[in-house]
Amino acid sequence: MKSTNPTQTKAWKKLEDHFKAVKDLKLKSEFESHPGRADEFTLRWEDFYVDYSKNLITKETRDLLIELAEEVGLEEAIFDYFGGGRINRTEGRAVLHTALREKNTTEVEVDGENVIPEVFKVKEKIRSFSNSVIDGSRKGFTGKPFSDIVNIGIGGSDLGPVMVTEALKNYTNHLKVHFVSNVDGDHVHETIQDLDPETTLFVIVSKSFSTQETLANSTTIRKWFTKRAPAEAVAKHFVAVSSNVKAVKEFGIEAENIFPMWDWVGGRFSLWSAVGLSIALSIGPNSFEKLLDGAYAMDQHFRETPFEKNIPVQLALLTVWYNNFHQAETQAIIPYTQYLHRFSAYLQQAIMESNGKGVDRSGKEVTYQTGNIIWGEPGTNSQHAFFQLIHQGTKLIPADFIGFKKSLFDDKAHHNKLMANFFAQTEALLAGKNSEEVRKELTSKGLSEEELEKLLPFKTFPGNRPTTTILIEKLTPASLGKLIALYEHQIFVQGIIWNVYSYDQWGVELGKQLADNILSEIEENDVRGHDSSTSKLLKFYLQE
Ligand SMILES: O=P(O)(O)OC[C@H]1O[C@](O)(CO)[C@@H](O)[C@@H]1O
Repeated sequence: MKSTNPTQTKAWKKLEDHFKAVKDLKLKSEFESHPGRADEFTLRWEDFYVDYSKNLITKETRDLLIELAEEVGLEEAIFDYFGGGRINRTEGRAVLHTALREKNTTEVEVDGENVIPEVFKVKEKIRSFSNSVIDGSRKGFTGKPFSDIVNIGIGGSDLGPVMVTEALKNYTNHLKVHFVSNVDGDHVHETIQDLDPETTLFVIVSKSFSTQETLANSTTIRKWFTKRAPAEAVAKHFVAVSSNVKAVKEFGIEAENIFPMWDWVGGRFSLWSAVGLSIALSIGPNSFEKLLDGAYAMDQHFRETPFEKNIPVQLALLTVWYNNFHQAETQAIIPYTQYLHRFSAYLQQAIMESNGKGVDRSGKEVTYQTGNIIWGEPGTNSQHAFFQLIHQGTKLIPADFIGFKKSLFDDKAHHNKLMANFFAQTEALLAGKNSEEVRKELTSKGLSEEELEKLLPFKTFPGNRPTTTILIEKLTPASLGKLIALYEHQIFVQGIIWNVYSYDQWGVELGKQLADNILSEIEENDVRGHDSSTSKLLKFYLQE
């Protein structure tokens, strides 16, 4: 994969000039003067309706952004990505979460070996294992079927499974799935205190099997379990998902209870692998497969669709436009369904751990902004929390609004209210409310001229705030798979344009190392060699 400083491309220079010309673009007048604007900037694909017309762009912006994508070699990069090229150069690995949702007739090679048969072998293991837990034929040490599952993992070994099991709660069976991630002992003790060891299955998920949090929580849980069950019962109640088979065996888990994963699947992109075991347990293997099929469909769309009609490409280009030309720092993700309440937390890891990089692919410090800050909460709750700032604050916050035509409980009255808010918010952010409109409104309420003038500046809305609407037919395993894959590919495109390695995460290492050192100092009550702030804080913590 070549290293191209995006700011040195011809397209970037053109975009800079273009930005000067359109930076004061007024969306409202663009809509008035171009009646076809909504059609021009809407993409229809399967059950997705993606309207990006409420963004601060013109056709020329789109053309130039596509030119940029072409100039940095996006097409060739996509080919490498799906083809198993070692695009994660700093770790010498391929990036093939897409192979996890491929059909078994395909061949995807890593080091000359087709990985698809192995992927399908593990899929079969996931299927038979989850079926046996769900139908009760697999039993705990006293012969009772399982009722509870505890997923022990952190980061990509937690966020994807939690987000999906929450999102697909309506598709779940009788098994109750719990998640323990934080090394905070209160998290693990709170979770296990009411569980019945006879009917609880523990799924330890750690690609490396060396993560402090996961090992500490697993050890605590195993201790809790063996106090209540004979040691040999561990084999029936603990399974692990990892690429470090040796460490898993040393922990005491039987070989047949280990679900492998591979170094070509990054943690934050791993929910499609056996890391998604708790998803398969919770919604059943058929629905898990549908999730993967949805992602597969999005993969094909991304690979085969010209950039102009390509949803992940277009949405990624918009983020570049805001991040690098409008200098927006953040992007809000607002799903209008409570089921997706962990979606932005999940995307925070996926996006920020991938593209929060300050060094380009040639090892040089970048001279432009890279990874944007992701945040958000479901609507309508967020409307009553932080929307004030999006509407009237001083910051430019491009926002993705994700909604569904149908609700799952089919309560039309509620859904209409929810969706009325969904549409109203993007309209309000676009149109704002000018002083004339406010004046009219206040006059009709009978306010005096003096009261009116005082209130006027506070009640006006500047509008012109960009949003993208992703309207999907219904929240199903398949549509969720498509949605997640959409953002995965958006991350990829951003990384190619920003010229960073999106698939490593060295930035998380330093804190881990220092925590290890500090832990020994705490345990030995011997604080040494820190800056004075850290020393004092540690001493204060250690004081009885
Ligand atoms: O699955 P593991 O190896 O325990 O890692 C958990 C998480 O830790 C990280 O390496 C970051 O600390 C993530 O990228 C990863 O998802």
